[in-house]
Amino acid sequence: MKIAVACDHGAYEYKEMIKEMLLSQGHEVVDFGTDSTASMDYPDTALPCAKAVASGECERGIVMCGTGIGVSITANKVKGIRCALCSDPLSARLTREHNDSNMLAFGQRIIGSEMAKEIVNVWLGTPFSNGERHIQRIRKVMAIEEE
Ligand SMILES: O=C(CO)[C@H](O)[C@H](O)[C@H](O)COP(=O)(O)O
Repeated sequence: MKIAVACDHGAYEYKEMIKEMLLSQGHEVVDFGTDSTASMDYPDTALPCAKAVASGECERGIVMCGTGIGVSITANKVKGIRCALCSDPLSARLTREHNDSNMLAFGQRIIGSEMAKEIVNVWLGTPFSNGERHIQRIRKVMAIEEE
């Protein structure tokens, strides 16, 4: 899978860790930065990352910051993005099954490194359920983008 990743300074270590895990699993990774722990503004990396997913350049996107909140807010501003902020594997599974989320967010200051890897693996490994009720709800969410 071709996966876009991005972070701010608050999650640089996790971005590097997740990137390494994804590469070791055979995924292709497009890294939108940031490239150090120097303070920066999360929209500067989360936005291009989300645009790469929305355009189809990347199939999925994973964004990280201190809490995961700033990057998820940013990603969800982009038309076509359904970015789920997850701190546990059950939410990661359900957001794939119910929301067909195409981006995942989490926070380095919130969850441990093993939990972060588990969440990514569950999220990547869970297909959309294709349930009619979920499709109907996703269509309603997407219709908001046309208002
Ligand atoms: O957007 C956030 C808060 O929801 C992220 O956690 C950022 O990483 C955080 O705001 C960065 O904070 P800092 O004090 O500038 O390191």
